[in-house]
Amino acid sequence: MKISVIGCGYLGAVHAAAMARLGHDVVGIDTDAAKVEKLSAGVAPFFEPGLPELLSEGIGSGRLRFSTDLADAAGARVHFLAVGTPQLPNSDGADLRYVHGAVDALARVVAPDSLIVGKSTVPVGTAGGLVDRLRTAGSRAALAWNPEFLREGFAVADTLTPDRLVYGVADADDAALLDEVYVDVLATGIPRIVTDYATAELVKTAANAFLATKISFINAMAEIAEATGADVTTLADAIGHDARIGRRFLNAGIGFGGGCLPKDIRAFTARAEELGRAESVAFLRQVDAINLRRRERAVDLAVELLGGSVFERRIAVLGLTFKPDSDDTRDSPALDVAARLHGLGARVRATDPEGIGNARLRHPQLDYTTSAEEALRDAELAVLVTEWREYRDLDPERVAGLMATPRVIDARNVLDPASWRAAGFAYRGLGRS
Ligand SMILES: NC(=O)c1ccc[n+]([C@@H]2O[C@H](COP(=O)([O-])OP(=O)(O)OC[C@H]3O[C@@H](n4cnc5c(N)ncnc54)[C@H](O)[C@@H]3O)[C@@H](O)[C@H]2O)c1
Ligand SMILES: O=c1ccn([C@@H]2O[C@H](COP(=O)(O)OP(=O)(O)O[C@H]3O[C@H](CO)[C@@H](O)[C@H](O)[C@H]3O)[C@@H](O)[C@H]2O)c(=O)[nH]1
Repeated sequence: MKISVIGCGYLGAVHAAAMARLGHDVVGIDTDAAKVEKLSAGVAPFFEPGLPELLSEGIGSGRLRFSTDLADAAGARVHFLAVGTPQLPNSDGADLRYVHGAVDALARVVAPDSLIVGKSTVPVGTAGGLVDRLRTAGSRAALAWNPEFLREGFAVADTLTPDRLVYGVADADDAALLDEVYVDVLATGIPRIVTDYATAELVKTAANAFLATKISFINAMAEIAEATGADVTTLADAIGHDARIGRRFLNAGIGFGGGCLPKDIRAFTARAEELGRAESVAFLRQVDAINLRRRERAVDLAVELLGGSVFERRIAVLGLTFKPDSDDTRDSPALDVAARLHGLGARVRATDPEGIGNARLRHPQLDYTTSAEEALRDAELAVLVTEWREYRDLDPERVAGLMATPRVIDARNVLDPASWRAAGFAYRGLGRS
């Protein structure tokens, strides 16, 4: 089937390449010419394991191409909408300007019997408004909402073998067309939920709100653990054995960041306010506040470990991205901690396997090095803020040999406190004694 994907960022580029793997004839459209140039050459514009191979395969087979010209999407039967929905600059709400811009432009080029399929994360009620927008612009194209649940770092596998597919449709024929698009994905036996627009939009918002709440719940327990000498990782293991709770997403640390969870819970709060239901999701304000407090806690621990001030002290920051296996530094707790320490006058040297380029764009004032060894050399404190495999696997004896003073803050609770202490370290985790 001929498919277009409008917006080739983290979501759209993977989706386009995955659609080509599924045998479709795909054109990816993005307004960013530099991104399109890279994608056309089979080069991933961001770090995502497995994406370069999928791009090369699609381009090599002739089933995948990219363009800046929306007219190239005109012949497609299905148009996936994957543009960004960032937080508005001065409020919690979602900025829908890219969605509106793309839909207005699509209305001018798409065939009347085509289907526009929203994948972007939008406030509940958006899809209904977009249908009105299409009709006002004179387009008879149909609209469906098919939210995306992929995780960065696992985006390729999550797209090709998702946990479930959700279709928000106004007509059963549109669900049937989506079944054709996803025929090989559905063949694996995954659940498919067909519903209305509002439910489909809300499924996505609710899923991210739940995940964020789970993380902030365990981080709230970390705060109580810190006040009592309890250990939050043992607590998470113990409650996680209850299958009704589950151990996943109970890792306490400096909390969640990235281009999704933080802005999505804020947009949900803003939308609930518009709907006169602010109280229903008032807890999400607490979820956000707990999350942001954990970054402060990491900075406070640094001050404490360095005897009352970080001013002019040499600190190695290990990690800059919001999570491992991604180069994404959008709302990254790791980068935020590095910038706060720098702001307090510390001599921060920060490192990350993939995130330095993006971090430098956001915080050019920091001192970056590509080598963990360089970051650690002569440091008086190491702060592990993103749990990349190479930092989890660091040998404490060796690190002690590099540093001026062996002190470590394990802000993701991934190191073994006993072995680091045995190597002479003053070790502090978050919510861990
Ligand atoms: N990143 C993820 O892991 C993920 C997962 C699930 C859902 N989402 C949602 O998907 C959406 C996209 O997220 P992202 O992280 O890929 O964002 P992104 O900012 O990386 O990508 C958006 C892309 O859209 C392009 N764009 C904007 N307007 C355009 C237009 N009119 N025509 C063509 N291209 C246009 C931009 O140039 C950019 O490349 C968001 O709503 C996000 O919440 C993201
Ligand atoms: O126990 C945990 C798990 C995660 N995190 C942090 O939470 C953030 C988000 O992690 P994750 O959800 O794995 O990353 P994303 O790629 O942002 O994916 C989320 O956001 C996407 C965009 O909406 C959704 O599609 C995914 O389903 C949803 O998991 C990261 O900063 C993690 O470090 C924790 O602090 N503790």
